[in-house]
Amino acid sequence: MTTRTPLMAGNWKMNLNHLEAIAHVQKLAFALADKDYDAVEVAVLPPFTDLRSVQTLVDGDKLKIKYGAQDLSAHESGAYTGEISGAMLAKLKCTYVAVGHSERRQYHNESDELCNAKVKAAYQNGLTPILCVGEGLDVRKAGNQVAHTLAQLDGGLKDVPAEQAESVVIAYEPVWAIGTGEVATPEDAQEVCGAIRGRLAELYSQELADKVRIQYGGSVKSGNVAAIMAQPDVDGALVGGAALDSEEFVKIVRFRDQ
Ligand SMILES: O=C[C@H](O)COP(=O)(O)O
Repeated sequence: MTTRTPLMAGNWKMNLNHLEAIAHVQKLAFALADKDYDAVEVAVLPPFTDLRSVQTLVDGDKLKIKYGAQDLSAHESGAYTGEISGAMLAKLKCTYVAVGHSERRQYHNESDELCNAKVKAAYQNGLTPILCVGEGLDVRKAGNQVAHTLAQLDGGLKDVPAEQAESVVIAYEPVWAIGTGEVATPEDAQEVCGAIRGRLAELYSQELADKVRIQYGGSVKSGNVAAIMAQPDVDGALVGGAALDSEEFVKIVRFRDQ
């Protein structure tokens, strides 16, 4: 039987400047103990401008918190004003990078093709992509959440070889549950996360599918995390709003105590 270490990742979105980031990570580091890191992998995804400060703190204090970025360019370098390359993130020793978050898809028109190029750019630079997928309310109301989400998965992983895909993290985030207080039921989360694992088995192998961590995201809080994590195909959470409160995020990391 495969045991997957849960991954609790805080996506700060466009919140916390670099000074606030240092204070926030220090609070997390102070609260979290070795037993927490033994049970759960903990990561933060700050804004780009915070990453150097977070790196300095994590390196200097030898913290076990992992960190990464919220996006990367599909390009390696060049005349792409405003973009940040995977190589730049790797130089900052990022572990993770989110790809295709619904806010990127919605506000920046990111397509599955672009997400696919970004997944490849992440691997090209030794970063682990957290590929975000999930349906909007209209799709959910029509009952097409599984087909919609699996199409995003297929698109994001197109031509990604198994040696790379075995380390990918998939974040299932129903768009209607993001920042709305509307959390999907644990059964809703399991339905789609289970289908994602099934598709990974079809695309690659059951062995690979059993290794991949699938997170749920969308209004996760300390009060609902335990029930979601009890689902067999949910291996962590991508946490937005609740990750900005260090005490709340620590409670989410300690979901087994809730
Ligand atoms: O990346 C995180 C998700 O968008 C969830 O955000 P939320 O926890 O504020 O609903």
